[in-house]
Amino acid sequence: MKITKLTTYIVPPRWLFLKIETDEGVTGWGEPVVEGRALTTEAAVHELSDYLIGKDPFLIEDHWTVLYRGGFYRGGAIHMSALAGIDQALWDIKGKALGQPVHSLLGGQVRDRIKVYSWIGGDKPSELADNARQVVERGFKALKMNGCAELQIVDSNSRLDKAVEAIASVREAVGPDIGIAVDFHGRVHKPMAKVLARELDPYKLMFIEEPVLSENKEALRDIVNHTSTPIALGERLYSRWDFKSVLSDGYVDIIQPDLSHAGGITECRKIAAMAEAYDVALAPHCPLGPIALAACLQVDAVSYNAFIQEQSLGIHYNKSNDLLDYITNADVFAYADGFAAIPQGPGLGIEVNEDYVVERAKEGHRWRNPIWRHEDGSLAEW
Ligand SMILES: O=C(O)[C@@H](O)[C@H](O)[C@H](O)CO
Ligand SMILES: [Mg+2]
Repeated sequence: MKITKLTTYIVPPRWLFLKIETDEGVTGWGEPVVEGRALTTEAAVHELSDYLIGKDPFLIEDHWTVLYRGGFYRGGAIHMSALAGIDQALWDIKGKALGQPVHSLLGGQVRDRIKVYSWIGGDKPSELADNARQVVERGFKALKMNGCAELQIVDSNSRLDKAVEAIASVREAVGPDIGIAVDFHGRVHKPMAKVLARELDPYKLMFIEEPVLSENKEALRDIVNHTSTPIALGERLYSRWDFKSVLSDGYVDIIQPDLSHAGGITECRKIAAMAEAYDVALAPHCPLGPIALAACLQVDAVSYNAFIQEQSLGIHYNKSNDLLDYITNADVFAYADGFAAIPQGPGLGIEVNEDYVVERAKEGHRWRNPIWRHEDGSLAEW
């Protein structure tokens, strides 16, 4: 079998899909995207495709190695996301050609289902509490919320109190048994992160995510001295090499590699295995589309340390069910009792609705994240 063609589709709300075709009619799908940089990632995919045309799609490990090491310059969000989408599509092809789900080719599933969490939004504590209750009524056992609006590097007690109040109202609304994750989104700096983390201890959070930016990860040494809440990060780390000091430093309890950012299934499987050796849990990041989610579930299936999966069905980014519109077997993502089943179809286990993809690609998107400012006019991290 030979790879014949790579086609990309920029589709709403903010995604990029990739189709890889072969001379035997087997087609694979991947989702190589960086949120807000879809066009740049698309260009990188096409640059990498020069090597792939005419190659045997089954040699995934060798292609990954060539596309990673063979270009001399390597790593970072764009390159590793382009490579991630290609890798997902190659696994999809291999699974479909062999009539096996990807997790079967990776050694076989170690779990039947994986817990999922839903995002909640809201400006006021009462809105957040209402939204949290709704999510629990829909069967979710865990949720994630943003931790705080624009906190400046050193900020006021009243703004810190507001952040704590919002989280307190969600805990009160859902009771003690629902997992609450709080995403600081890297928008809190070390001087406030340690104070806020300590203040949040009584609410027994499932985890605090990106308490500081991954590039300031040495600050975690201080933060973990102020809290017993598990610390999660990793959505902005892109390879084994990016994760190795996070693991050896020992301050992080949960890693969140993104299957569409960190080199795909091949690389995230290895990152998960590295984490397992440090007794660190896996919670793949996925505020993306159906192909990325399907890829996550394949890795969750075979990674002993996976415990929860992010997913963007019906949350703030895609108000309608955009994610399900792109596939014809939407039931593959049906959640029951707060868990998603492991897909059992061949390849990634999803059937992409190609006509719909082509139609929506005519519209495309130019999604950009918002730009926020502090009250003094300086930029606030989103
Ligand atoms: O954990 C999350 O899902 C968020 O931090 C998103 O990754 C971020 O808003 C960029 O898409
Ligand atoms: Mg996050």
